[in-house]
Amino acid sequence: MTAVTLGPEGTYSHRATTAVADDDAIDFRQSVTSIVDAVAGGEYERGVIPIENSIEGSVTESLDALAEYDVAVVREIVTPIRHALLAQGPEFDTVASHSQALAQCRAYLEREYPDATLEAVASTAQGVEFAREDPSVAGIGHPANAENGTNLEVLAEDIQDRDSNATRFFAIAPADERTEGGGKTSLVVYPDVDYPGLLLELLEPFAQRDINMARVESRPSGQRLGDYVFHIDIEAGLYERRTKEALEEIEELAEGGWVRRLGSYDTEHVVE
Ligand SMILES: O=C(O)C(=O)C[C@]1(C(=O)O)C=C[C@@H](O)C=C1
Repeated sequence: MTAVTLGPEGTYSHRATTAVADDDAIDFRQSVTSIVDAVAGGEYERGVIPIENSIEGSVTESLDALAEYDVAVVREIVTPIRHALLAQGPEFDTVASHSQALAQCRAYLEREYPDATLEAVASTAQGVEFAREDPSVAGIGHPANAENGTNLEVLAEDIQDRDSNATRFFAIAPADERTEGGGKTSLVVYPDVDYPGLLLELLEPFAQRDINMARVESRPSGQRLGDYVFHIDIEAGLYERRTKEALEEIEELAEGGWVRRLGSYDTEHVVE
């Protein structure tokens, strides 16, 4: 199984990807959109992208790519995120990391390094690479990035603002691998209409069938201001009759727009 994820080597996405592919079959890209594009085009059998963090919320680039490209979600991987501060020594003036990681450590950075310049880069491991090249830069990432003979010190561990920091990733596959089996389902709904009570009507078909919703998130459609695409996760499989019936109703409500079934899948919790 060949897989592609956010690089370089050592990102949290890389760690999550080892749940679906062997380490020597994992390639790296610099952005979530290019990963989804590569999987949609059939270049890889799997891609792994971050979706949501327990402190910072949605990874909006991932949601937008799932609305734009036709891919299947085949697994959800949840992993704890424990950040370390890595640098060549304590004398640095810039902290470089993924914007999500900088945000997850906001209180720590304000308290310990109020004068440091914060630089958002493509991934945590990219920030760590900059720290490896430049003594004036510290990176925030997984502490294992300082192992194996690198010139980096772990200056502090567990610097995220909450102990329970965790990120959900989706394993995606080309659209023809979409399945109806699994305990959860992800949908993207674009109703292309706007009237009082629309969102309530879109959610009622689930409530009426006792289907628990795990998440609902709106993203701008990009068509006009105030026009939204809804990302909905439910705790039921597409194979279930109640899900099929609920989706028939939702499709009627969204007949001027579209409803995309990203697929049904199970969740895996990866420790570390
Ligand atoms: O930069 C990384 O290491 C990533 O894998 C990306 C990412 C994210 O986008 O949320 C993944 C997990 C952490 O929440 C921080 C960053």
